[in-house]
Amino acid sequence: MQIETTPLPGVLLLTPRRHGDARGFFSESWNRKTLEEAGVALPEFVQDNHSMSRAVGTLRGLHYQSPPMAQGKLVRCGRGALYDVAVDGRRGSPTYGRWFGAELSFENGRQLWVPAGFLHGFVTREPDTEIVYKCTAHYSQPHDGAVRWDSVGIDWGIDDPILSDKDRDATAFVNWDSPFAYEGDA
Ligand SMILES: Cc1cn([C@H]2C[C@H](O)[C@@H](COP(=O)(O)OP(=O)(O)O[C@H]3O[C@@H](C)C(=O)[C@@H](O)[C@H]3O)O2)c(=O)[nH]c1=O
Repeated sequence: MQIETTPLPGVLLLTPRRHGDARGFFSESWNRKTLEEAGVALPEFVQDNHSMSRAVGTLRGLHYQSPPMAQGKLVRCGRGALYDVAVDGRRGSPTYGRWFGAELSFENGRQLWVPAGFLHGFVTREPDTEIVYKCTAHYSQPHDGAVRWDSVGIDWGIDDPILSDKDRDATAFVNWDSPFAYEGDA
């Protein structure tokens, strides 16, 4: 397992080892013990999510759930390729409003750890792209929120993405009343 820090303290890039052979590969996509031995203690996961987006340029985000249902997410790409983004949404954080993005693909097997208090979104780079992610809190529709994808200055590499109605109508970051307070980095 390769573990890389990012310019946003708390956000991590993880690359599990792949054991290749004539059949293909085998990989432990999540192993609590391996991570703990490497000094990374993530919260407990209670829900796994899986979505597929047909068209290249489909953008989902920027999403969050408010406390007490805030979610940390461990994100990977099951098929295809996507650009995954975390935005620090914690009021008072030294990196409030800053974002970090990484290309996650089936090919590179990389994972992004997006802690609670960060907005999350992604855009697909290939058709029929699948995203798979583990969450630290259950889905709660009343706590679900969205911030406009184009209001944070993220370089998505695309100008006219395919959006849900909810994401098209989302609040701009500058008008967003963040429910998250900075309590130090994880
Ligand atoms: C997120 C979620 C949605 N749903 C339902 C609600 C709705 O009917 C349908 C589609 O929901 P959405 O449009 O919110 O799906 P989507 O736009 O894919 O939302 C996801 O986007 C990424 C970026 C995230 O970070 C996730 O946490 C989540 O917010 O699925 C669940 O039943 N459970 C869930 O955990």
